[in-house]
Amino acid sequence: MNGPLLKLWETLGHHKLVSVAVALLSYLGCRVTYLLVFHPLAAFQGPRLAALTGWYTLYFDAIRGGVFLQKLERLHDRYGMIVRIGPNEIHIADPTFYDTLFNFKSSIEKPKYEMDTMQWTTSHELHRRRRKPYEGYFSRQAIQRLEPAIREKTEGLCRILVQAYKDSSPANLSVLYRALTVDVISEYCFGGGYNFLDNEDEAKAFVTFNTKALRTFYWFRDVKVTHWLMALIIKMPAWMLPRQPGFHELFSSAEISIRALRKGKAGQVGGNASRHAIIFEGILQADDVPPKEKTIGALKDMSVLLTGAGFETTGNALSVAHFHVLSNPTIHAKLTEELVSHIPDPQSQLSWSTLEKLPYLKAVLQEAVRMSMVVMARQSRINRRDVMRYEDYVIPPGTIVSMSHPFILYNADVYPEPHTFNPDRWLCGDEKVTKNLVAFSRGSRSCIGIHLAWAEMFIVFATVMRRFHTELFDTTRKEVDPKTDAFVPLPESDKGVRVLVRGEE
Ligand code: HEM
Repeated sequence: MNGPLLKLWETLGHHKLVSVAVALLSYLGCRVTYLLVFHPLAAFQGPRLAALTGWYTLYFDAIRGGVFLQKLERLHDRYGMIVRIGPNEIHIADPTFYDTLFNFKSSIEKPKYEMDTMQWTTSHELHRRRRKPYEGYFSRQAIQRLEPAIREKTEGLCRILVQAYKDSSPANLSVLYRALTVDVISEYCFGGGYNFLDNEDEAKAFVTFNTKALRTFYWFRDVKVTHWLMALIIKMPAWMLPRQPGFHELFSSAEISIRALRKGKAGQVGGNASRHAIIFEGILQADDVPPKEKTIGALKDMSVLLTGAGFETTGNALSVAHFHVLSNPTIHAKLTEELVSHIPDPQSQLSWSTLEKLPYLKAVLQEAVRMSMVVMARQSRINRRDVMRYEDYVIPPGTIVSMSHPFILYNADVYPEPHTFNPDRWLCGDEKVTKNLVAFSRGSRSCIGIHLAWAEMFIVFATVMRRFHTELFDTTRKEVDPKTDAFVPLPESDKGVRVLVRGEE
C-alpha cells in the first residue's frame, strides 16, 4: 500500500474504531442507566456493581471459591433484610419469609442454571414429571423397607471401629460415615453398592475426590463452557473415562450398573443380590416414565444426583453430631444414659421408628443438622405470575428471590447462641425452633431423601454411640464448622473428625 492509500485506510480505520467505541459506550451507558434507574429492582438497595452484572456473585462463588455468603452477611448488615445482589436478583435474610418463597405453588420456579438435572430443572411442571417416578422410593414406608440394608452397612462400620480399637489407630469418621451413606444409596440405586466400607483406602480416595470436585461446583452449575465439559463427561462411555476413585464410581460404575439393570442383572458393582427395591431397575421397568428419561445419559445424571446428594449430606451431619457430642461431656453423658436405658443389649439395633421416639437422641440429631446446615448455598426461586411482598417492598414477578440457610439456621433470634451445640433448645417446646429447621428446604423442590437421611442418622448414630467408647483425636472445630460454600459447607480443614476407639460394649 502506498502513502496516500495507507493514510486513507488509517483514517477510515480510526473512524471505524471510534464508531464502534461510541456505539459500545452508548449501549453500556443505556444499560447502566436502565439497571440503576429504570429497572423494576432499582429501588432495592445493594452494591451498584451487583446491580450491573451477575459476574459480581459469580466472582465470589466461582473465582474466589464459595465466599459470597461471607460477603452477603456484610451486605445485610449494611443494607438490611433485603438486598439486591444481581441485575435481577434479591436476597432476603428474614426467616419469616421462608414459607412465602419455598412452597408448592406452580408459579414458583427455579432460575435457569447450566445444569439440567431434576434438581436444576427450571419449569415447575417438568420438574414434577421428572421427580414423580422417584418419590415412591423415598416415602417413609419405602425407607422402612430399606432398613435391613442400612443395618447391614452399620454392622460393616462397627467392624471397622472394632478393628481400630484392636489396632489402637484413629478412625476417620468423616470418611467412614460418608462411606456408609454412599454404600447405602448406591446399593439402593443399583442393587449392589460401592462397598466402600470394605476398602477404607478407596473410601478415603472417594471422599477426597468429592471434596475437590465440590470446590468447583459453581463453575459447573453457572458457567456454560465448564458445564459443557461436564455434559461431555456424562455422555462419554465408561471405557473412555479415567479409573480415578470417585470419578470412576460416579460415572463409569454407575453406567455399568445401569446397563446391567437394562439387561435384567442387578448387583454389578458390589455383586450383592438385593432384597429391597432397586431404584433404577424400577425406573427402567416403569411404563409411565418417558423413554427420554430412561436413556443412559438421563439415568447417569440422576444417579450422580442421588449418589452425590445422598451421601455427602448425611455423612457430614453424622460427623458433626459425633464431634459435638464428644466435645461436650454433659451432652455425652445424657445421650449415653438414654441409649443405655432403651437399648439394654448394645449389640441389638432398634428400628428407626422406635429410635426417633428417644427425645434426647432426636434433639442431638436435630441440633447436628442445624449446625452442619448440610446445604449452604443460597436457594433461589422465581415467581413467574404474581408479585411477592416483603414488608413495604413489592417484588415484581420474574425476579430471582434467594434465601440462604445460614441466615435461618444460625439466626440468634430463633437459635440463641447459634454457634453453641445445644440439644436442649429442641426440648423446650418453643414452636419457632422446630418450624425454622429448614435444612431440607420446603415445597415442591424440597429434599426427596429426607426420610432416608433421618433413618440413617437415627440407626447409625444410636448404634455407634451405644456400642463404642470414642474420644476425639487431634480434631477441633476447624474440622467441622461450615466455612466455605461449595453448595454444601466445607470446613476450614479437610482432615476430618478423627477418634480413638477406647472400648466396645
Ligand atoms: C441431612 C441430610 C440432608 C439434607 C439436610 C438435605 C437437604 C436438601 C436440600 C436443602 C435440598 C434442596 C436443594 C435445592 O433446592 O436446590 C435437597 C434436595 C435434594 N436432596 Fe437432600 N438433603 C439431605 C439428604 C439427602 C439424601 C440422603 C438424599 C438421597 C438420595 C437426598 C437427595 C436429594 C435430591 C435428589 C434432591 C433434589 C430434589 C429435587 O430437586 O426435587 N438428600 N436436599
